[in-house]
Amino acid sequence: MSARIRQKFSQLQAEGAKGLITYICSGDPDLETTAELVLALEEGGTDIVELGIPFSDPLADGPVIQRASQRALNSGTSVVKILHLVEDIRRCSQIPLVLMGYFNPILKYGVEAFVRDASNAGADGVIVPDLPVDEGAELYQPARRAGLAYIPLVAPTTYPERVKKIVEQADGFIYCVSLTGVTGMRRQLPPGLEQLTRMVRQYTSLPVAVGFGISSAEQARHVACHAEAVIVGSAVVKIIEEYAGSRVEMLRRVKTFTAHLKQALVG
Ligand SMILES: O=P(O)(O)OC[C@@H](O)[C@@H](O)c1c[nH]c2ccccc12
Repeated sequence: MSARIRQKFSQLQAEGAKGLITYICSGDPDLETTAELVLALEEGGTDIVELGIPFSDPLADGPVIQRASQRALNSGTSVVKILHLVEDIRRCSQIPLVLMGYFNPILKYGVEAFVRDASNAGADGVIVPDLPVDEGAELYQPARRAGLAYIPLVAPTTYPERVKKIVEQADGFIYCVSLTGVTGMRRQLPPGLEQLTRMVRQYTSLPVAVGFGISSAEQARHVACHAEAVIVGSAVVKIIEEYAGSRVEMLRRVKTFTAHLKQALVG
């Protein structure tokens, strides 16, 4: 699997810290800003960046990320341009980059071509929320051959037998979804997270990351008790939306917010 992801988790373990994974949508508001946002996230202490591939019908996403996808599509973002963006980021950063996208744009690009080009560009992994485990082979095998980590999702509603199958395809880490529903900030996370991560760990020794609904340092700290990493998306995207008029302020706010989250995950 991707060495950058593996090394990151070993480093976190050695430090006794939990990882922070942040999601942004590529091309929101434009690709040039996305490159700067990745660096701001890294400076703030993000351990892994999840780069979204915008799609017109993001069925697992709540309103905040839906709007981000729309802005990104409006600015002319495409898979080809995102892969160039990854290449550009690699000129100045070694932060692990995971591409998060729905299957349709990847299929259109061509699965084999996508994993090859993504890997050559310097991406480390891929997350595809609408590819069920039974069809996972279409992507996880080519991804593995290309050296890209295939990161699957496990939901609170996933049965143990299915979890077993899902983690067999996995590489890098397992994405545990904290709740049933779409992405977006929640005041409170449902109970049962501990049972979910414990169940997943029965079948795999890969690191577990938990995402969906996390927007505060308090929530991050709580979730991190049961996981190796915490994933935050909508709360970051919201800042990008709010400060769209001033790039400098946007970058500053994103960096400060990330640092605040990361602080809750160390020591
Ligand atoms: O936005 P949230 O609730 O913080 O959740 C993370 C999430 O944004 C990110 O991982 C993601 C964005 N779009 C997705 C679609 C499916 C699964 C995960 C995602």
